[in-house]
Amino acid sequence: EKYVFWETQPVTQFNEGGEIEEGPIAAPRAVDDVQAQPYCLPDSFEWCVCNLNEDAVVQEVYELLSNNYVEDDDNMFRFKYSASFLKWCLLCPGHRLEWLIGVRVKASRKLVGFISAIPANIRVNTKTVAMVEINFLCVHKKLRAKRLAPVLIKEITRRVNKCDIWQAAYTAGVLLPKPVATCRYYHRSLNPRKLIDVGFSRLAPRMTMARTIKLFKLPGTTATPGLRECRQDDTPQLVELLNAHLGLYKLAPMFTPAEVTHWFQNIDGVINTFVVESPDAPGRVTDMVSFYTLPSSILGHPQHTELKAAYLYYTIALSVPLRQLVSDAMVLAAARGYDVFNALDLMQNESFLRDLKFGQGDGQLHYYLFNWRLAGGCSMAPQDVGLVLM
Ligand SMILES: CCCCCCCCCCCCCC(=O)CSCCNC(=O)CCNC(=O)[C@H](O)C(C)(C)COP(=O)(O)OP(=O)(O)OC[C@H]1O[C@@H](n2cnc3c(N)ncnc32)[C@H](O)[C@@H]1OP(=O)(O)O
Ligand SMILES: CCOC(=O)c1cnc2ccc(OC)cc2c1SCCC#N
Repeated sequence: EKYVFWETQPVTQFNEGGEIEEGPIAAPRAVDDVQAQPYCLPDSFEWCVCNLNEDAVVQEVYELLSNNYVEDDDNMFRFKYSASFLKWCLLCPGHRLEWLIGVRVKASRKLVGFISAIPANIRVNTKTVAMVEINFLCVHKKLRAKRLAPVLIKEITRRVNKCDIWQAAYTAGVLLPKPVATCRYYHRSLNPRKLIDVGFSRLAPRMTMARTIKLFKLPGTTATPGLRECRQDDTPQLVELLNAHLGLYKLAPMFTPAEVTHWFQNIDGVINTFVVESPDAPGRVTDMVSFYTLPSSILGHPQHTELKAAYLYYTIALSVPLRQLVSDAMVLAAARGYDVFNALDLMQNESFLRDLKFGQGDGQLHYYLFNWRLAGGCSMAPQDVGLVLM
């Protein structure tokens, strides 16, 4: 029996025809109709709020995820979000601590489960909806296949509904009812020797290691005049540029100034944002490129333990080609010792992937909306997606 839990949820099911009307799937409910009691956990477990303002708690969430979060299909890597990254990502403008939900073992207090929600205004085609973005769903490896995930999902839904929010956006590598879009990962080697050592990449036929290193070598300096680190006082221009640019896509966030300041700052090893302030027009920001840092544990390798990966975030290319902006971001990442630069094939990323020597990954990233039906029940193409979740 497939999707026993997901068939009970207000999500588009695989077997349903294409409803014409775009919008909520479940009948509207009042906050007071949402059950006040938390969902029941099995006896030996209890709910907790993970207050990431407390470093000890950040450490517990960091350790749970570092040891139990997402691995690739070949178990070569496991995501290893840093403690600083988790604080940046989850203590964002409008965050609610009660949306940072943990499950602990009553006896030992050990953190064995987690799920998070952060607020976001998401436009779907012509409608902007107050939603949450769900992320970091994790159950300890020793507690898998006990149907804990549906309980975590129902509990975060209850707490979000209690705040009069009825929609969510989330991504996953696994297929669930029912993707609104499916993107692919692309990888650009910055340190080919390491990627070959760990077995992710292989020497191409008739290519030596020396020749391969030369092939992926990047310039030592960036090419775009006026490229500089983003500053907080760039926020007003960035809000305009971002919201205008994201209007090109069918699924995209609407950023407030506070959100732009937060999401497009510089915290080394977490988030890096660069803008182009053209020398001909001092003070005017014309372009932007950003990437976030998400290391991974390299599983079971004698010599390498960690992969330093950069992930392309949002870009705005108005005065220079997107390819040049992304190339400069990779130059900066390579200079800072990153092993690989990753990008999804959403927005206009398809335009530079080949030229900049990205290779297609074998992973897919499905985009989902909770309690929102697309017109005609159809999905959108990757280039229609303007939403990047961490
Ligand atoms: C209005 C507000 C709404 C808010 C909520 C919106 C919805 C948010 C939804 C969440 C979005 C998260 C986004 C996100 O965090 C980014 S995707 C990353 C998810 N996390 C991981 O993959 C970490 C490693 N894996 C685990 O920790 C466990 O395997 C998890 C916890 C994934 C499942 O634990 P388990 O011990 O392996 O399994 P059971 O407890 O026995 O449960 C089995 C049921 O869980 C369904 N399942 C499996 N993986 C799923 C996934 N990634 N999303 C949703 N559902 C998932 C599965 O289809 C089955 O249901 P079915 O019987 O119907 O098939
Ligand atoms: C070298 C290219 O692969 C990755 O960067 C990487 C790293 N860690 C992971 C951990 C879990 C994982 O589970 C799907 C995948 C990876 C991947 S490939 C997909 C992410 C991207 N880009």
